[in-house]
Amino acid sequence: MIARDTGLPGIKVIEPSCYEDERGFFMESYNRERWLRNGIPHLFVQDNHSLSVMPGTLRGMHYQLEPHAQAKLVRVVAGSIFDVVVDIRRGSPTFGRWEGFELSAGNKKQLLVPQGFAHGFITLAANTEVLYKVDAYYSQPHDRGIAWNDPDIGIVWPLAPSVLSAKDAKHPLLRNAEMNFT
Ligand SMILES: Cc1cn([C@H]2C[C@H](O)[C@@H](COP(=O)(O)OP(=O)(O)O[C@H]3O[C@H](C)C(=O)[C@H](O)[C@H]3O)O2)c(=O)[nH]c1=O
Repeated sequence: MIARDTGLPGIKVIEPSCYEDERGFFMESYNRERWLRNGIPHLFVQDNHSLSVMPGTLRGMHYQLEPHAQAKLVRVVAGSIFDVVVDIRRGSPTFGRWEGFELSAGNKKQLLVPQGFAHGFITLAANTEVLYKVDAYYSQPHDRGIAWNDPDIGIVWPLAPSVLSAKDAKHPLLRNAEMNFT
């Protein structure tokens, strides 16, 4: 298992050890002790699973307000995504900065998204399934989002979204968003 830091402090890319043989492969997709040793001490309390049928499905950019902010450990088990994080901690030197990563069933990469980041993705293949662990329970009253196409953030998506929920089509710009992260 390899865990690498990225250009955004706190964001990590994890590559689990994968054991291939003539049958296929086996990997430990999560091991608390090993992930803890690699800087991921989070106590995850909920597993999420989404299927996006169409390529170009964009889900994001989401976060939950304190005290229900979530760290996320994201991976793809079918298809492929361009996964994006935005630092939304007003006190952060990288406030408003974004970074994107390709996660796929093929590369088996995982992304750790700490609390204080907005998270979203666009699918690069049909029937893409995303699994992710979160360290705080879903709280609809604390669920928030920022616009996927906020010009002040300037996310460069690899393709235009073909599918977007009504909710994701009307999130505010970062400068108008409600946030309470320090
Ligand atoms: C997130 C969530 C949603 N729901 C219910 C609420 C809605 O009735 C339905 C769909 O929710 P939503 O449209 O918010 O799902 P996504 O657009 O995939 O949202 C996710 O997309 C991006 C990529 C994220 O990082 C977030 O974890 C999450 O917000 O599932 C639940 O019951 N529990 C949950 O934890």
